Amino acid sequence: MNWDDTGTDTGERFDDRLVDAGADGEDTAVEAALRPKDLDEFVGQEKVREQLDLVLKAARARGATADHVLLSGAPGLGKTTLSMIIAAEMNAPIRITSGPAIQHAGDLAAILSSLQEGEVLFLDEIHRMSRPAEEMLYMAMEDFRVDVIVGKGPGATAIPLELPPFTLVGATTRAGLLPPPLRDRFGFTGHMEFYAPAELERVIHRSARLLDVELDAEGGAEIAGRSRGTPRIANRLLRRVRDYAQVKADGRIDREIAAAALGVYEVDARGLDRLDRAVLGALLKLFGGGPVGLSTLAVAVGEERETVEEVAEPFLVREGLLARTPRGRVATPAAWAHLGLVPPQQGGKGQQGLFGA
Ligand SMILES: Nc1ncnc2c1ncn2[C@@H]1O[C@H](COP(=O)(O)OP(=O)(O)OP(=O)(O)O)[C@@H](O)[C@H]1O
Repeated sequence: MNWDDTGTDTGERFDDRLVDAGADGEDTAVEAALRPKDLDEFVGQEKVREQLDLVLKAARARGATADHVLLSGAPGLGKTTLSMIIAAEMNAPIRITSGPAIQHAGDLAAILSSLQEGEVLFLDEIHRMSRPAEEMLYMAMEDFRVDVIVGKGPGATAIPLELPPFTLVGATTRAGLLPPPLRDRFGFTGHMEFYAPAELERVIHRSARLLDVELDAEGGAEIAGRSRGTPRIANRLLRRVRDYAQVKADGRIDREIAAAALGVYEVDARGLDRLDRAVLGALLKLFGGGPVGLSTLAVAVGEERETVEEVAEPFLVREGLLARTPRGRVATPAAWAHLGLVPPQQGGKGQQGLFGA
């Protein structure tokens, strides 16, 4: 069971979300073309950029391999892009892999032993690596050496293998999940923040130029405001708006076209999509704004607990529309305003908002 804005069961699922910050197949192909190639082109993240610039310049001046770098932050904020920039700035090749792809220490040994001197190894979702691989990584990061275990049981022997110096760039959405011994082995940790609307506008205008799309300032602002602080979402919305502009108009994007296009895709002025609004709508209309338990809320929107908790809530909390309290989920005054409803304590109209529609 699913609900639309008016609390009606639509029977649809909420997959394939346009505002999902994770990559999909289409993203990865277009993203390659839209990726900034150096630190100057990389928009925003001033602090991380400035610090990283120093780390890389100093390493270059010493003729040394750059220190290991840990990048933390939500999906789609530019961790992969930054790792590629690190490699480019160090004039080094890059190898890209991810924690879930390395389940055995042997997988990691095979990658490490084939690295060239100075190569950048980008390990996405580093917090999802297996324990034995993680322990092998400690020694590799610190001493550029691994012990390869040959054989099994009492006859097993450890053969030390020297590695060329390399730079590990680890990326994680949850730096807090990394065991301290791993975290401590990074020489530099950069935390990526969500982007301000003005920064997203710069990302969008840059992408529009690369995609050869005519976009005016107001159109850019309209898309930026719905992009949830995330460049990946901004680029995806731009592409959908471009489709609309081509089919319904003359290809040019202004505020009106951007708003109409994103209306078609049900991404509202604040970047909420149908799932977000369904969660918020249920909380307001069925439970008077809460507090209500997560499980009850999930049943009300016909979704898994995890989907509500991990997919919808983080953005609603970040936007100040929903609060997680010990007594349950509670809507904020901004949530009532956003859905155009009146809180029940403010008079009779609220009851209409609560149980009507
Ligand atoms: N600072 C930036 N300036 C311009 N474009 C950016 C910036 N950061 C990210 N992008 C664009 O956003 C898209 C997603 O970036 P990227 O793949 O680096 O994110 P990510 O943090 O690695 O995501 P994930 O963790 O999901 O892999 C790319 O198309 C990239 O071009």
